[in-house]
Amino acid sequence: MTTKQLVEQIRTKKSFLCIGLDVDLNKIPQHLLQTEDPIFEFNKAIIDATHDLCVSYKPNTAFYEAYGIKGWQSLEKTINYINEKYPEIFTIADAKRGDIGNTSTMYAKAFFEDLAFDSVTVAPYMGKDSVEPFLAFKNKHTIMLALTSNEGAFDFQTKIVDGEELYKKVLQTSKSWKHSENLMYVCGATKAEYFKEIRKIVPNNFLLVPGVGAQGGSLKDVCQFGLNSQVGLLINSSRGIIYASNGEDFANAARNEALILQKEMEVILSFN
Ligand SMILES: O=C(O)c1cc(=O)[nH]c(=O)n1[C@@H]1O[C@H](COP(=O)(O)O)[C@@H](O)[C@H]1O
Repeated sequence: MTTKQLVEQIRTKKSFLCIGLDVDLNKIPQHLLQTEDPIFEFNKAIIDATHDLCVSYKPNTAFYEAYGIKGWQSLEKTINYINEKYPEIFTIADAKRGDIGNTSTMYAKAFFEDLAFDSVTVAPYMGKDSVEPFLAFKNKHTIMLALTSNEGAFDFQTKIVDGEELYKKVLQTSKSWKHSENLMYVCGATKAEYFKEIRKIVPNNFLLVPGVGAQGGSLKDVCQFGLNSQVGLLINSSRGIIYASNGEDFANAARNEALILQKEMEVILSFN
């Protein structure tokens, strides 16, 4: 999917919501456990109930890998279902990969070709030659960790390196990489006070912003400096939406939570 198509979808749906499909068998409604593929059945119901309110789904692969080959098959069925039934949706494989070049190419093939995701998350720690293999894929997007939502972000990301905070160096340096136009960045909603500085370095790129909902980040605070002329934000919430209820009404309850965020976004977009 091109960035232009993503922006068009955001404008049409009046939403820049990304719903995280982080499926934990201990948290989903018990009646689904009797089905052949509880993870897929759960995702299918959530997707059918929310696809008009969000522009993106982000399965975190950990929640599938934890269930072995069956989990991987559920992930494959989920991405195929979205691509076939709702092809306008921007899909994110949250896998946080990155390795030496030839290995990164294989990771990229896994998520862009075998599983036809639009994007994948990567870690910047191994540098340019670990990320460029992902960037080489046309109309695919590589979402690199910049300033993460967790407490441990302060262990390294805000430390001063060569006179500036490391996350700023990551943002600045990555702009010189081949096909850097295919880069998006992860910036946590719990770090809203940093968005002004982030936007000075990357005014045009999309930012994937997790941390709204269960982690306590504020949509409004992020939007104050995070928005750009193309909207430029994908706000993710996972647990806050998909586990709104663990009863028979779970899909409807998820829809209600998604609707609350979408309505807030509609108001914000009406001023931008
Ligand atoms: O890359 C991510 O998506 C990510 C980066 C980050 O800094 N913080 C973060 O929470 N995430 C992911 O975003 C999702 C957040 O889930 P909730 O806290 O349940 O909304 C999880 O899949 C996390 O792994």
